[in-house]
Amino acid sequence: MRVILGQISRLDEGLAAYARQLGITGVQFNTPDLPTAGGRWRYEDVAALRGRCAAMGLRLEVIENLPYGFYDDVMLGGPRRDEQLAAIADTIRAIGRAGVPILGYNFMPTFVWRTDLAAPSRGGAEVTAFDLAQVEAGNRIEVPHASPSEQLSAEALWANHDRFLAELLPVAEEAGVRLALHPDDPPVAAIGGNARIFTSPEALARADAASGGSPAWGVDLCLGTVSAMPGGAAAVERAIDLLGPRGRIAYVHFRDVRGTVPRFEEAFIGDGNFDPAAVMRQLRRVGFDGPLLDDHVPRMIGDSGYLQARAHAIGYLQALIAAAA
Ligand SMILES: O=C(O)C(=O)C[C@H](O)[C@H](O)CO
Repeated sequence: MRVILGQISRLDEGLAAYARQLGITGVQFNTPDLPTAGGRWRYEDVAALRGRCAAMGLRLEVIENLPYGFYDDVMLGGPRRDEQLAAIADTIRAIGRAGVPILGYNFMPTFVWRTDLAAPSRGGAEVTAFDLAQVEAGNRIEVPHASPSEQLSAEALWANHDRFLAELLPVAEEAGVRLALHPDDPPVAAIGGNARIFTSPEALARADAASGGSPAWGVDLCLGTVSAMPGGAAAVERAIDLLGPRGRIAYVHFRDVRGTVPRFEEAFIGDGNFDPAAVMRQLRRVGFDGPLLDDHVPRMIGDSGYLQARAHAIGYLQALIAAAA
């Protein structure tokens, strides 16, 4: 297991030096700023991104999230679905040819949702929070797209995800890319009448079954999202037990929350629902040996760029990995 620098969309020498000084050798980009002509990423652009990371001493280990406009009709079963599936296949081939091993994805038509971006946390730090009773007031996260006009049922979303896997897993297998599903955050049954389906450890196991055991599928195990599921720490333990022993965890978002749906708030590592040391030992026990990242961190005093909070989380995770060895 190794900690990588994550949730960046650009990398400059300063941030690369910060990562190297933290002893980090890998990075995860979330929706990298690449040309999107034709609803696809080109090999040349992905290869150039990987080359820029390598020139700064960092390995591009994960790209997480295609632009929403690349696959909205794939999620919704819209008229451009086939065209988008063909373009995503090209993008997966480009990612594989460029030597990037993992493409994270989510299947949330209404994306990540928060009702508060500055909830008070330990020592006056600020964290994001979700309260189902407040969703009518809108999403506080600036979502890179409009919510879908039509309301999608859970059955329809499952069927659309099955089609996504059926069409793209063979391409990913040939390209040497692993598609890694992020659970639905928040893990509630629906928001604004739109279903959310990857909301329990059993739902993630159902997606695994739908993958047919393909080596090109896995889970981006976001522990904070799973911890927000009913059961909290027990849901985290269950998800790792269901997915870990058969190697279905591709990488990990190692963060936590306080509380569970319908209302939770994000938290410093060690200040949330689960015991991070016990979870790291469980990941080791089930044989997970991949990258993990801190994902979301609180906003600490004077830390507008979150670098202090990320350094705290990264150091914490590195120590847990060493202790679990
Ligand atoms: O919601 C989370 O936990 C996330 O990590 C949000 C990220 O944007 C993730 O890529 C959603 O797929």
